[in-house]
Amino acid sequence: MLSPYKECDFSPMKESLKEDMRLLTGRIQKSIETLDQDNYCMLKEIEQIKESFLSIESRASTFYLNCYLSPFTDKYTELSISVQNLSRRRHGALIVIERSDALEPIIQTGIPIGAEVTQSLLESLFYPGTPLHDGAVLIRYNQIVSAKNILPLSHIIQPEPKLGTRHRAAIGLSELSDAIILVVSEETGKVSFASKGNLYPIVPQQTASNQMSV
Ligand SMILES: Nc1ncnc2c1ncn2[C@@H]1O[C@H](COP(=O)(O)OP(=O)(O)OP(=O)(O)O)[C@@H](O)[C@H]1O
Repeated sequence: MLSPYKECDFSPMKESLKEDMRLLTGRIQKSIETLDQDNYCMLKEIEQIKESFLSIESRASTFYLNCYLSPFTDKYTELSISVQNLSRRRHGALIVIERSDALEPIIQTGIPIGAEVTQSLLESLFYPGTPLHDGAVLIRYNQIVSAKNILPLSHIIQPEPKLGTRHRAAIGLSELSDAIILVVSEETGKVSFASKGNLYPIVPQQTASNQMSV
């Protein structure tokens, strides 16, 4: 397998983020200057600044995730649409994408599946109450290898908010391997991914293609 870092050229995205951050800095500076004006209400401005931050975060996380995954699977689109749908329905999910490190020695293997990754199969596997919905789905290249896998939990104490076991399992596997683990929270619908012991939010953005994006 190729290294994802060789595949991705981060510089155009970084340039574009720098430009957006400069614009945002200018905007915040202007807001500070107008703050002392009588009768000036900043609420609208704060809302717009928050939206700009979210847009920057959203674009960056989509870019990184795509870079990390695309050398190892052609199914980024299927994965992204599935997690958005699971998120909207508040169906909890844990999806492991294997990269260079073999995962079977690290995880407790569940039920073999051996089918091509499709949006409908992924969403069905996490349908609440169905026999395979608990645990993690393992994806290798373009195949769903297995479901109901048990991942090692992270024992590192995370700063608040306290994380439940689904999120700790995602972080735990990412501490021991180079896998990328997508998590959909059943409680909040929030989507995140774990990589190298960190959990990163994926901020949804309404796009025409309905793809996962920051
Ligand atoms: N070690 C593990 N390996 C794989 N899946 C796990 C593991 N631990 C928990 N899970 C999954 O997470 C579910 C429980 O999630 P829990 O509510 O404890 O965590 P959470 O991080 O708060 O997630 P959510 O935000 O979805 O509620 C279990 O039913 C199971 O499907």
